Amino acid sequence: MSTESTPGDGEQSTPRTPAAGGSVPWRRKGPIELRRRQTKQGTADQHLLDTKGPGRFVHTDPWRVMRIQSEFVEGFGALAELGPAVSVFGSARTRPGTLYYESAVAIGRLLAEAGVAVITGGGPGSMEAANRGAVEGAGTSVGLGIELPFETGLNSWVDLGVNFRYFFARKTMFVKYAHGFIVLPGGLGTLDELFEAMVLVQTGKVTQFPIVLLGTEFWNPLVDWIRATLVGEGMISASDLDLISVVDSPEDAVDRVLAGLGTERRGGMFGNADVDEDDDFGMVDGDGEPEAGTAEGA
Ligand SMILES: C/C(=C\CNc1ncnc2c1ncn2[C@@H]1O[C@H](COP(=O)(O)O)[C@@H](O)[C@H]1O)CO
Repeated sequence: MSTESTPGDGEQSTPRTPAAGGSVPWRRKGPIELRRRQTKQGTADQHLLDTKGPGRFVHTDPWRVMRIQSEFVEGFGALAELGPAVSVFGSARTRPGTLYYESAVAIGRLLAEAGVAVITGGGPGSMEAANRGAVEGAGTSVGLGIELPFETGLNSWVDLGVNFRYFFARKTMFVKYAHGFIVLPGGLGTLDELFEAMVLVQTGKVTQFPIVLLGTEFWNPLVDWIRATLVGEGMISASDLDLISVVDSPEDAVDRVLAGLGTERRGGMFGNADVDEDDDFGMVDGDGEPEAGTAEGA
């Protein structure tokens, strides 16, 4: 994968000086701005995963563990008091005015109105749309950003943002702090997040975790393939298909995810007026310890 980006790609903009030329490889990382050959240093994930051989481990990987650890500590610290939340996934490429983008806005707003925080990947497209809906619904809008070679930064509708270098640390947060997933149409990133959640539920690492897909036309061919091939060839059980439901409207998506949590969209357990300060939302035992089998206790 290329580590290059060019000004004008929709990246963070920077003035083009005559000396910089028209279109040169370009990156910005905090106060540091890099051009041409300097951009080729790659991301932290690349350094960890892309380098083979023993030299890397002996000299630098032990130190990288400290950085990875700090991502978990900072993520846990930032999100610990979030309350009920749903993670919303979907394509980074959808545009305002399209069905999927506007559906994500509606989902974000409905969740916010139900008193449920919205967690996204903090990027553009359907992530931005869900964050936007959460803000419009006067709710909590969370973005878990990821350092990418083609960095886009957190979208402007994120109110609580955490930036990660490592995908695996970030993915832990999506599950640990959400009570369910809503998945809009998307590409590889969205499929990765969907299948990770399905495996965690299938293997009992998380319980009571509704996964709702929006868009029957988009998702049904995949569900049909899963039924025909994965169930058909005995790779999964027929009951594993019960892990997901597919709907067509934002209202149904939110109703379904909240129903899976034992609540309702309006006036339910998570509605602002009805929040019971002592309610642990099924996440801890009476002794305050994480319940076995929940994301907390996994
Ligand atoms: C591709 C573009 C920007 C990428 N920026 C992203 N920022 C944050 N999170 C991202 C980004 N790209 C993918 N993700 C994660 O994967 C899911 C979407 O990926 P998909 O392949 O588009 O389905 C999303 O839920 C994120 O968690 C500029 O166009």
